[in-house]
Amino acid sequence: MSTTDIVLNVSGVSKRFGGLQALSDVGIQIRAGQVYGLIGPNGAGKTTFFNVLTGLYTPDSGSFALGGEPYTPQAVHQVAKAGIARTFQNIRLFADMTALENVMVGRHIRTQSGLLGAVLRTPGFKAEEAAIAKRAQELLDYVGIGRYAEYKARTLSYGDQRRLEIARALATDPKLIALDEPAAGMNATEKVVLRELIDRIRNDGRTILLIEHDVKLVMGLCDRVTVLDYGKQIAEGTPAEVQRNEKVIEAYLGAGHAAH
Ligand SMILES: Nc1ncnc2c1ncn2[C@@H]1O[C@H](COP(=O)(O)OP(=O)(O)OP(=O)(O)O)[C@@H](O)[C@H]1O
Repeated sequence: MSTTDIVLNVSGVSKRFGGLQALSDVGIQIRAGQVYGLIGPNGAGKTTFFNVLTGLYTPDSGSFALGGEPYTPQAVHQVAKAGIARTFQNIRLFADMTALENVMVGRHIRTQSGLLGAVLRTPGFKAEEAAIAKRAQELLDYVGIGRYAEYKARTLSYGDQRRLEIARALATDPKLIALDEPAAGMNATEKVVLRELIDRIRNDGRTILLIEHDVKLVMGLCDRVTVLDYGKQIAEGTPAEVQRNEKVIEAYLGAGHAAH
């Protein structure tokens, strides 16, 4: 594989909060079409890494390239424009908008007419809106909640809200989709469906970064995994490699977790 296959290249990321070194010199490379997992015990720095990558925190050091171009994580909508779409650990939907409208919002960052077209309701704007609605419906169908298009987001089940977040992320046509604990709060059946969905998204050529507490899900799904512990990268490799890494076993057992 050549370097052009690398969708995300991050190196030397450090972030300190007061006296706490939340990230120390962390680097990852994600290749096109991979599901890349970021795991580690509570407080390991996973969310901080995500927040740095998506512009919510400014790193103390670090360099980033997205699709071979230098990338500086800044304001959230600029991050989306640059090509990273993320979901949140605590679901962030527009609760009183319909499922369809939520996905349409995601799509709007890729459209031309802009605010003035929307206010004037120009013919170009109307045609574009119809195209966006059609694409949004396709994405709802794709994640398996097409029948709820007209339901308000807050009326959907927890698992369906997570799928709606993924549809909204896909709507931006991202180079990289970053999923922040997508299985959190899901029951076993919902997790199976989620796993199938992430698999399908990868098979359709997308590239995914996944933070997840459910080690079984990560190990079953990811092509490569980085393990963080106290802000340090203690292992990187295939699931099979990291699973038998002594430092990883120690970090999980030491923190009272079972790496099952
Ligand atoms: N905004 C902040 N201010 C101060 N400390 C923070 C801040 N955000 C995170 N931290 C600290 O940085 C460390 C790493 O936290 P982080 O949330 O990144 O870990 P995590 O691996 O995502 O944990 P979890 O699995 O519990 O979500 C923790 O000790 C946390 O308390």
